[in-house]
Amino acid sequence: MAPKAFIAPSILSADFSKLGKECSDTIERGADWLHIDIMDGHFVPNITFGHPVVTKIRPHVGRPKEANGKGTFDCHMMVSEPKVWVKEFQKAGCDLYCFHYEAAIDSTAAESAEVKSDKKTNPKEMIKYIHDNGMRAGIAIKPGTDVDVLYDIFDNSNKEEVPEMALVMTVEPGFGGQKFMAEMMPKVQALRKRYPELNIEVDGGLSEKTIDTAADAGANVIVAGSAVFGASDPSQVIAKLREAVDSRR
Ligand SMILES: O=C(CO)[C@@H](O)[C@H](O)COP(=O)(O)O
Repeated sequence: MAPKAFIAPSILSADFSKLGKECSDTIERGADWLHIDIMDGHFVPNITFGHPVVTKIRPHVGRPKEANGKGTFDCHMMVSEPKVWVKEFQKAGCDLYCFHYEAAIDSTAAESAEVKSDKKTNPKEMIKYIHDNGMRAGIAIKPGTDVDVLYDIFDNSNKEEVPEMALVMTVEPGFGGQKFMAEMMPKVQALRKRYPELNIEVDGGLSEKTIDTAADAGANVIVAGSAVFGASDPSQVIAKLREAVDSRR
């Protein structure tokens, strides 16, 4: 059976002037996780915030009691050097560190005394490094990246190098409020067929209008920014997103 729904509102669409309260309210309104978009202005043409802000919002949301539990901080690292930030995000309270495949294969991580990274990283090394630092790992692919690059990563028999989640971007990363790309659904279908129990996240343009398409394809981790934070009744939107996924199990 496909895994249950996890609804992860993207705080990119929250009111940043009262971010702590926005986070705690969203969990109280029924969200499972918070999706925290980290953008460096290099991997994507936008900047959000870094680990100091995550540190500040962590006390507003209780730590999850189990893996994937309520209050999970799902940090989506839209950054060119994902390895550099692993330790800082773990200290800040991140539970699930999701990096981009495209960044891990290109990255020339800056040498730093703390990270002692090689100049180049790669997805398997990144995943192990995230696990070694006490977090679960996710791997994200942009719309232009073929899904089959992930097979080698998820088929690996060395569990330390296998991530706990795949994120299929359904918009070009960088901004909230974009149109859902239904043409990404074959990627989700292919992943669900091959990995029935995998947490498969979709991100970008998810709403009450597009959730059926994503749920039919097999997505179970649903990121929604503007649809939740722009709603007059966010609880109702969260409940509808959940129902769409769980009714297909
Ligand atoms: O990662 C991103 C954008 O790069 C997303 O998490 C967006 O923040 C989703 O926003 P909506 O499309 O749901 O408004």
